[in-house]
Amino acid sequence: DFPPADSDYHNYAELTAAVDQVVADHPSIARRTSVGSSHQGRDLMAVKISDNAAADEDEPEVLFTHHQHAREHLTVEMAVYLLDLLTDGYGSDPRITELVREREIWVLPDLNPDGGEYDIATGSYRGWRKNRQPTPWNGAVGTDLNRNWAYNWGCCGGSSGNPFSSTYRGPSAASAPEVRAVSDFVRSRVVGGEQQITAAIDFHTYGELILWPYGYTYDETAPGMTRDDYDAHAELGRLMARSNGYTPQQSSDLYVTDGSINDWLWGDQGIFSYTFEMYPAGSAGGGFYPPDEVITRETSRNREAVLRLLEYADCPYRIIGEEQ
Ligand SMILES: NS(=O)(=O)N[C@@H](CCC(=O)O)C(=O)O
Ligand SMILES: [Ca+2]
Ligand SMILES: [Ca+2]
Ligand SMILES: [Zn+2]
Repeated sequence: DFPPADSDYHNYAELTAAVDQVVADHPSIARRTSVGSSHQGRDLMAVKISDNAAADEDEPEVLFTHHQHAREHLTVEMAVYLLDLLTDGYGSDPRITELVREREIWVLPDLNPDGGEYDIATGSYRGWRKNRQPTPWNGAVGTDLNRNWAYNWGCCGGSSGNPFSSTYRGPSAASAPEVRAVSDFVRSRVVGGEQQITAAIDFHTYGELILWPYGYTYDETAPGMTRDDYDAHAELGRLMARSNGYTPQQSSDLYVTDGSINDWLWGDQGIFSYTFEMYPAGSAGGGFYPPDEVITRETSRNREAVLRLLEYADCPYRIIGEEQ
């Protein structure tokens, strides 16, 4: 479990209980489903928030994913915050009520439960990043989930082929069961030939950044990314950054990555996608392990950014005045 000083962080059992409590408290607008299992068999939860949540209504869908990287525990708290914000706000906050009515919101609070539990298993942090899938023949453990997505996988020096590396891309694209499960879920949201999810945020720590694709190239435009696509991503990213004080930039401005969720969501599924690197900006704030005293401040810091993404989700191009 977490060190006693950080007991406000949710371990996997506590997260599961928190999810079940939200659903129990708000049965008409929140539903818990599963997108599959982790390598070690933990449930990969998906919480749907919308009016008439049991029905698939013709409303823009928005995806929030959390905890691809094991040591980035603040992102799980971000998911818990979002679940509370959207359910408690329904019926009390007019803006949130309208968004819950007019959108179908998917919160996947923990994409790497095995890695997260491993990181805290001894009661002190291990600095773990990857999942817990072994490479059988050499004893190495772990695939970096955010290098395993099936878009330009391993194309461009933005990941490692060394199973012992912290950015090991895995033996093949979507070889990690967690990536496979979430990819299959996203593909399942194609209804009548149209992807119902229009926008997404994948939460990480740390750096206080808002990143948009592509990560595999330094070029702003590339196959599948027109000038309008790029400008819409950038303008919406900048709009969100004005609300939380993060630095907005193309993913590759940080460093080149290949096989990232961002590139797959946009490149393969046409979903406007962002990575949020949460608090702190630099290692002075505790790096990957900020004290639990910052949880409330640093999760609520993203309230406005999330609401802005939800508002533009019916037509993200509106941010640049394009109808498309
Ligand atoms: N959260 S993190 O690992 O420090 N940074 C992310 C950045 C993601 C990206 O550039 O798309 C990563 O390297 O996967
Ligand atoms: Ca609905
Ligand atoms: Ca729908
Ligand atoms: Zn990360």
